Amino acid sequence: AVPTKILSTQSEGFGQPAGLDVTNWMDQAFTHWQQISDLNISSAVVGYVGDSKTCRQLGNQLANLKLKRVLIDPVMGDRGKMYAGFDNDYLDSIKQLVKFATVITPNVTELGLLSHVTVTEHSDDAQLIKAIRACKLTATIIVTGIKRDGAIGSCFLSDGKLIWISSPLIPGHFYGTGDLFAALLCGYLAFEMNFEAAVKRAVFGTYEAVVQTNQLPENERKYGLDLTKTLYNVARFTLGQNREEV
Ligand SMILES: Nc1ncnc2c1ncn2[C@@H]1O[C@H](COP(=O)(O)OP(=O)(O)O)[C@@H](O)[C@H]1O
Ligand SMILES: Cc1ncc(COP(=O)(O)O)c(C=O)c1O
Repeated sequence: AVPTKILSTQSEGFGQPAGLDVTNWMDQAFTHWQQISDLNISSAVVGYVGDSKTCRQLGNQLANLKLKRVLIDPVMGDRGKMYAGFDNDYLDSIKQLVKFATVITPNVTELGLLSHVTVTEHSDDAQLIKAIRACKLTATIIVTGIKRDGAIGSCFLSDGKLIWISSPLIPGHFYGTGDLFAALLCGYLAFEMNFEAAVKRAVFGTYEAVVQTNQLPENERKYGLDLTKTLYNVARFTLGQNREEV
């Protein structure tokens, strides 16, 4: 795990978090790992980065590592707005960073920022395809939080068609769903599963966490998702894949 910044809380719902810069430590950690001859890293998941300098630093390190899979969640905003503290300079840095990705997982707000095409969670296929293409990226783009017919899900382009994988929509806003979805997707892809199957599992695992979290009082949601059931099912899947070791 590479913390890119230590924050006292997440950035929504608690005012301004206290932050600790760890950029010096980051370079030292990457250098150390490269000295360990039997440490072979094949995948990376990048989430909230926080500032432009760290984006550039991560980009340089990802270029050095030459990984098989780099999933970047271009965390910049939600519900039509950039998160507090981010600006156009940060958007430019994220645009540079996502060039190192093999997969990116923007929500619709982030897809709009990356593509300069206006999209909403209710956009139709044609509009989403236009925005995905306008990003001009080699990475597979999977757009999260697309709502249709009482369901919510993620979509991606396959052979020129938009595939949408969904679950029931639980009313209300839940924090950390994008992070969980990205982590699950990268984990399942690391099992060499085909993309659509990995997305299905990631959508379902996120849904399970939202269902669990929805049982808590609403003012506790900002503390994050209840991952208990999702992690239980991830562990069962992993044990099943390594049957001889059970
Ligand atoms: N209210 C919800 N009910 C069910 N699933 C949800 C809900 N909110 C998010 N999800 C799932 O989590 C995924 C990522 O959520 P999203 O809100 O788009 O991410 P972000 O947190 O990055 O904005 C969605 O594509 C969906 O599968
Ligand atoms: C520190 C941090 N990480 C990640 C996120 C992204 O969260 P989500 O998974 O809801 O997109 C946020 C958003 O507020 C955040 O503050």
